[in-house]
Amino acid sequence: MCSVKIECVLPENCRCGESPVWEEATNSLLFVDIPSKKVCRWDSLSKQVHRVTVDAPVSSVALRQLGGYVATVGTKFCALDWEDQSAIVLATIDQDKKNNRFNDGKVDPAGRYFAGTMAEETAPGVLERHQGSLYCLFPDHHVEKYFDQVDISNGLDWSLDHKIFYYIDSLSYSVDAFDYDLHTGKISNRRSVYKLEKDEQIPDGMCIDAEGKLWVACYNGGRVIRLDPETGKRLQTVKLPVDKTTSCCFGGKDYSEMYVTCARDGIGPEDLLRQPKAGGIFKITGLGVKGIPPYPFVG
Ligand SMILES: O=C(O)[C@H](O)[C@@H](O)[C@H](O)[C@H](O)CO
Ligand SMILES: [Zn+2]
Repeated sequence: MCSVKIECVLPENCRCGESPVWEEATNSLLFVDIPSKKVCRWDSLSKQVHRVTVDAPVSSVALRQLGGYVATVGTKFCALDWEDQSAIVLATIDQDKKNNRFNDGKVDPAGRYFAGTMAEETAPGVLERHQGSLYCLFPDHHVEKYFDQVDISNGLDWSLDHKIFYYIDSLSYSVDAFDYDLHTGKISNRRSVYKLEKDEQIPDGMCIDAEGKLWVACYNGGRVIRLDPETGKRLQTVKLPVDKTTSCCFGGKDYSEMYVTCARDGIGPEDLLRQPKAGGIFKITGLGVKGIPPYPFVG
């Protein structure tokens, strides 16, 4: 048995931390704070954080093969230049839905950037239903819409053989799978692979490990859970000292550590005394399983 250790490595007080991504080249963790409109990069060696502020809520960030990053900012797919702190718009979506913004996003194994939208919340979990869609930004910068009627677009990752796309619409309390065609980026045959139990609360961000099992951050559940998508069984629960765990990724040496983001917004003053590290970045070690490197956007 390995002993699991949980540590807050950065007391960032994120209002809504999300989209953790490990950048091996700089030994850094990238993440966003959505309502603060910030993309952050924490250097795990120097422990320094660099923050770039953009002009709208930023909901996901990903590596870019050309250098710099790509991010979903408001209703735009953008390219981020870290040195001059500029954001260039690559594509705009949901132009008919003024109250929408992007939410979680991730790059597929062929270098396409998948990201979904949602209506802006008036409070955590409170929003106009069915306003979101799932989109994909292709390397040539054209965008395709895959489906609509989404409440809170989240999750997302791909199976190790690239034949399955895993996805979460948070308010469905389900982790879903689609058949995936890596050559075209097309998805089909949606089904549920896991339904959350009541105390697991709301499924949010997700990542796959090197054994093909899924890790899901449970918003309000204060935990990450490890699922076997083939049997539909939960294999492990790791509880954190904060309730609003939002997303997770593997990083560190050989991707042997897990990083977890969380939110501070929506926690009352009394609860904050119980979870003073809410909004921090957490590192979990001793899981005994590794992750895989993130895919860069190739456009
Ligand atoms: O980051 C997200 O996925 C949403 O933007 C957040 O607002 C929360 O996770 C949501 O409130 C959970 O219900
Ligand atoms: Zn999320």
